[in-house]
Amino acid sequence: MLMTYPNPLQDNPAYSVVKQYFVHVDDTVPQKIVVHKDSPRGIHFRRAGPRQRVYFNSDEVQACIVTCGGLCPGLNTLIREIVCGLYHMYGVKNVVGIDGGYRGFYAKNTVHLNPKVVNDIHKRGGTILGSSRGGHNTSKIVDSIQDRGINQVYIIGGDGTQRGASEIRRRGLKVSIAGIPKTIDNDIPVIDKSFGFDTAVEEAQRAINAAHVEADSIENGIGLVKLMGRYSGFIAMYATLARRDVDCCLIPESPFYLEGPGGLFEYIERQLKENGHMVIVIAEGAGQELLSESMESMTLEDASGNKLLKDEYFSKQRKMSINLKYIDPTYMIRAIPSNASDNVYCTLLAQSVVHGAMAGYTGFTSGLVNGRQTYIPFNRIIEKQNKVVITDRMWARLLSSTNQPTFWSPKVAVGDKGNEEEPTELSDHGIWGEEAPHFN
Ligand SMILES: Nc1ncnc2c1ncn2[C@@H]1O[C@H](COP(=O)(O)OP(=O)(O)O)[C@@H](O)[C@H]1O
Ligand SMILES: O=P(O)(O)OC[C@H]1O[C@](O)(COP(=O)(O)O)[C@@H](O)[C@@H]1O
Ligand SMILES: [Mg+2]
Repeated sequence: MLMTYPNPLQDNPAYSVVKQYFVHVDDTVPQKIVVHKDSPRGIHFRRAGPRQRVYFNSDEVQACIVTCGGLCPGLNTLIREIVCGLYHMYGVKNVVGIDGGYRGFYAKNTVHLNPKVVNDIHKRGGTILGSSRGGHNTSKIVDSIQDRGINQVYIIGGDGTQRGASEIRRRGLKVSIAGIPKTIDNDIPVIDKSFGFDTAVEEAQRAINAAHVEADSIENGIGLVKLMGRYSGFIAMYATLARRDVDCCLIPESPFYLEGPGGLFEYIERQLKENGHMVIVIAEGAGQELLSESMESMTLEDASGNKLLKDEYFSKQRKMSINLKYIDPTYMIRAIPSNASDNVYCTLLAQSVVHGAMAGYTGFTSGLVNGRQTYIPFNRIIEKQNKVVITDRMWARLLSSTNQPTFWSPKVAVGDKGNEEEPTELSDHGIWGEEAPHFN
């Protein structure tokens, strides 16, 4: 039997006011909240939160934090809140940052982190630890974790990062490997939404506003805004829904075509004739197939959108001149600090992940499911990508708000609806050691 300790939070004056502060180890949160009364209750996740007994003696914790993949508003808030959570809730003083993503484990020195060092970082965009894409060497990371005596690893990153985390975890270290899912595109499954997404949608409003002002001030003005979303169009969809003055939103999930009846060009022509201007929001992955058809060879160029709106089509074929104002705010959006709501969200994510690691769990990410903080096993996060379902009500709301054509026949998409039932099951992440306290 491994040693456990009373949770030091029980003596913390700030939290002593809470009537039932500790979460029961068997509390779960259902993935599906709306179910038919006779159907199975589906997958459940462990509810996140402080446990009555913890696995680590605070003095023995040696924690590290790493940020990987593309930037996202909120990374610094998470770093701050993990450090402060460990320090103030559990009295953990040994926390280091890994410099420059996964490769920093073996290619760079670590950075010492304490509440003083991270005090103001949530007001800045980016990540104070730096990040990286591209491959890494798992064995070298595992060696580095062991050499440094690290026993808690906090990994903040997207699908690629969590796949890497899952590999590190499979090496069987006696270490808590805990993830926080990061994606500005909101394309990680299971969770309600990802941190930074709200901030991105809010910041996108400024670009759409500029596109509208520009388009409205000139004859046949088209304001075209490119937003992030290589495979999932959530930012474009929510930014469009929020603005109410976008005439067309194009996302990767919804195929469209340019010429002919019901096509994009016909819609643009009609809008310009009726209103004199229009605003289009395009997610960067939208219309990829059109680009590759129209180019001699497939290239990795961005779908910047203005290629699709070649002036010649309107001037030569339709005898109409258009004024295209193209705005690409993508990196400006990604580089800002998180807004108020994302800051609070990041705080909860960070505290949840700290409670989970202290309780001895491993191989999990913290995440919001149906409004509750949960622990989700890595495999649930990495097995698929979250996408806008164009047969759902949200996309219908968007179509109704922009009045754009659907560009597809309903028959094509009906088959998309996944309706498979999952039996009632507790979806559990791995355990820290064979004898971890909650699984005896
Ligand atoms: N399939 C994978 N398996 C293991 N590790 C991966 C995988 N994909 C990416 N990684 C690691 O995760 C890091 C970040 O991944 P990347 O895909 O660039 O960003 P994100 O985590 O935002 O998806 C990479 O630098 C790489 O070391
Ligand atoms: O230029 P980079 O760093 O490759 O990042 C751009 C890409 O990152 C993404 O935002 C996806 O990153 P996330 O992991 O945050 O979802 C894409 O939509 C975008 O094309
Ligand atoms: Mg990715």
